[in-house]
Amino acid sequence: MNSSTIVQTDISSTLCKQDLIKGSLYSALRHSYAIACWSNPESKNWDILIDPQPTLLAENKTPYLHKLPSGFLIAPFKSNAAKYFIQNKIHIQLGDTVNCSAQAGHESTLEDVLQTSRLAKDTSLSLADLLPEKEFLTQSADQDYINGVEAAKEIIVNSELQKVVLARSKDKQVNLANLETVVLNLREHYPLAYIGIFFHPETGLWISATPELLLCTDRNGTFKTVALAGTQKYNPEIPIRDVSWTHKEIEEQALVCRYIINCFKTIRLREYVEQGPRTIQSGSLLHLKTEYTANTSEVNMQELGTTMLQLLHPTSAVCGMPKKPAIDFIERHEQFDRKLFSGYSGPVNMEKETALYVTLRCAQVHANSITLYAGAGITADSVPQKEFEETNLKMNVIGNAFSNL
Ligand SMILES: C=C(O[C@H]1C=CC=C(C(=O)O)[C@@H]1O)C(=O)O
Repeated sequence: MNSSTIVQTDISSTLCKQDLIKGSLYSALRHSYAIACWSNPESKNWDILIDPQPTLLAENKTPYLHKLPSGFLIAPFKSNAAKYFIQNKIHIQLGDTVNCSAQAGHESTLEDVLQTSRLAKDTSLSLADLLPEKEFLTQSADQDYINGVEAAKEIIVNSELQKVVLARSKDKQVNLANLETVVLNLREHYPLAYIGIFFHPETGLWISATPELLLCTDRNGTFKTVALAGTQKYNPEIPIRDVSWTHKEIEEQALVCRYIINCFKTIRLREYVEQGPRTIQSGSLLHLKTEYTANTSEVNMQELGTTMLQLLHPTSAVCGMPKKPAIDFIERHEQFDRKLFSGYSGPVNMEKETALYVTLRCAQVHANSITLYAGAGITADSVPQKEFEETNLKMNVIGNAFSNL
């Protein structure tokens, strides 16, 4: 980080993860600063970025990843909607040691975060006081979703549409008193997921425990994306290698693979490695996953991340195939705005690495409630009631994290 001042190194003896997560969120929300706090898959470490003046990126353009400074990107489902960038102005790393840095001019903001974190155990510091209440609107009936699945199946049988991901949302009353514990428990229960909690004055506060990587590029120039789809409940009595999948689920995931391969074809990228599909576990759910990797130096495509971001989002795992009729169906049949759900978010150019995840298994957090979101891939073979139950299982990831404290 250029022109940064290392303000404090190894302060873990005085402040623990819980206090720093709560203190950072409280301090950022109190001042309407943007904040992102995340933990990568298979990691116990957390990173926190705070930016008092986050950048609004151009609405109709795909973010140019290579030109962005280091920070955290938030994009909604709608490709032409505003995207937000939280620059690395304050950085707190919660690992075996706790290190903090602030860019010149932001030292007092970091001081406020640390001071607030020291007070975090004080129960009067309530995040709920800093968030708006959400009015409880009449919730859409379960039957509305089932009718939507029936409508999708009919169109799939009678048109070029092969698959559409139909989503629903649901409000749930929660107590925010221990939000930092919710976040840390998600880390424990979903070791392979990316866990993120982020706030921007324009988007509000969101939490996600997603199993789906949209794309990443590492410091060695390796590009990676995945095709993740197909869902079933994990049964601890069946070893993962013995899990079987129905024709519908195999086809649903294969459509995501085909979508990614078509993106590679569009840019004439032939030298990629495909691994899978294999079954992966994400807490109480199982999915089918295929991984695609390419070496950007060998294929001489240093900007592959940006190019693929433009082509991939929204993938067939959250939208459908072909893309245009799937988007049209979603716009006509979903009775709510997806906002950040099934958009993407994640660190950009942090120590020369970028990792954007699809914002799934997520909720918007309000003062006393959360709005949960989930979708399911509908094909000609879908059973409407089963798809509805699948959205419930997906919503339970975040919903139960708040209930099971
Ligand atoms: C759309 C969601 O999941 C996607 C990712 C994995 C499996 C999916 C499925 O089986 O439908 C979805 O494509 C969601 O979690 O809301």
